[in-house]
Amino acid sequence: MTTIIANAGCQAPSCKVYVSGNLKAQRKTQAGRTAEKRLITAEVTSFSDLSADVVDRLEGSSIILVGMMGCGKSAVATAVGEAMQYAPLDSDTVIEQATGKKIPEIFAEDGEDAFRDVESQVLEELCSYKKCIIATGGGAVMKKTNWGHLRNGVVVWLDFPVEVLAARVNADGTEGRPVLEGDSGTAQQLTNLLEERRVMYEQADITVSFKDGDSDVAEVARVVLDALQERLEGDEQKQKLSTPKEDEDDGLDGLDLPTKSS
Ligand SMILES: Nc1ncnc2c1ncn2[C@@H]1O[C@H](COP(=O)(O)OP(=O)(O)OP(=O)(O)O)[C@@H](O)[C@H]1O
Ligand SMILES: O=C(O)C1=C[C@@H](O)[C@@H](O)[C@H](O)C1
Repeated sequence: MTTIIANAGCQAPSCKVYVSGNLKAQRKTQAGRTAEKRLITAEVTSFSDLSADVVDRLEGSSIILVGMMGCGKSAVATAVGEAMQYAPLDSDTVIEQATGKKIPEIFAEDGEDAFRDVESQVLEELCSYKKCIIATGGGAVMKKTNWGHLRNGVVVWLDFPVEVLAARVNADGTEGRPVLEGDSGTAQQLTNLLEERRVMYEQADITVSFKDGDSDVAEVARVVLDALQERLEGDEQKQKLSTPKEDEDDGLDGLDLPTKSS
């Protein structure tokens, strides 16, 4: 499993360093401005090259984003979808459209099991499409049957620290999040949920882990594309190594070898 630790601007070798992070530190001298322009151009070019490369390697397969609420699945699906010309889809939104109810209403009126059933039906449908990037609900990984659908695409886990998730969820408001209940506070509830779910998120094909919330959506999108490229390239190399070439000379022709017994 590929784990990419992303931390924009971090100089440690285990961290990916992004041009945007370095730019902030540049002095605004004339030379600095010229360098900044060049770097920005290079970033734009390489980002579109990166997206095009990932599109080629995926050969139409969809990307499925999994992770806790607030990790940015919907936002990142939109950003990566735009870069790759893949259709961004959000299973929570489709559930609301299909049922004509908001998620908290479904939980309150029909119960969580009913919500999970509809979620499975929606995932089955969405994951059957090609060239999509699908933001799944935070709990979608918990049903084994859902994995049969998720595995139609490349599954990417957006892994953020609980403090970052809690800050985002609290900023958006917790009213629309029926799985967060009780008085223990958002961070504690998310910690408990993540403890139950981690083992399932770890089933993803690719994990991108962030140490903090400093990376904006564009940076996260870039890390996702980087991770996809690395993984797909690695898989292609493995495939090449394990596939014997037809008519390959094994160097044994002409040798007087004993015949194999059957
Ligand atoms: N990298 C980021 N930096 C700052 N804010 C972000 C980032 N990613 C997402 N957000 C914000 O965090 C909130 C949650 O994001 P989003 O809805 O994309 O998450 P999600 O994983 O789809 O959540 P859910 O599963 O609950 O739908 C939104 O307000 C979004 O704008
Ligand atoms: O983490 C969860 O279980 C949920 C997350 C949301 O995306 C919604 O799917 C719903 O609120 C449940």
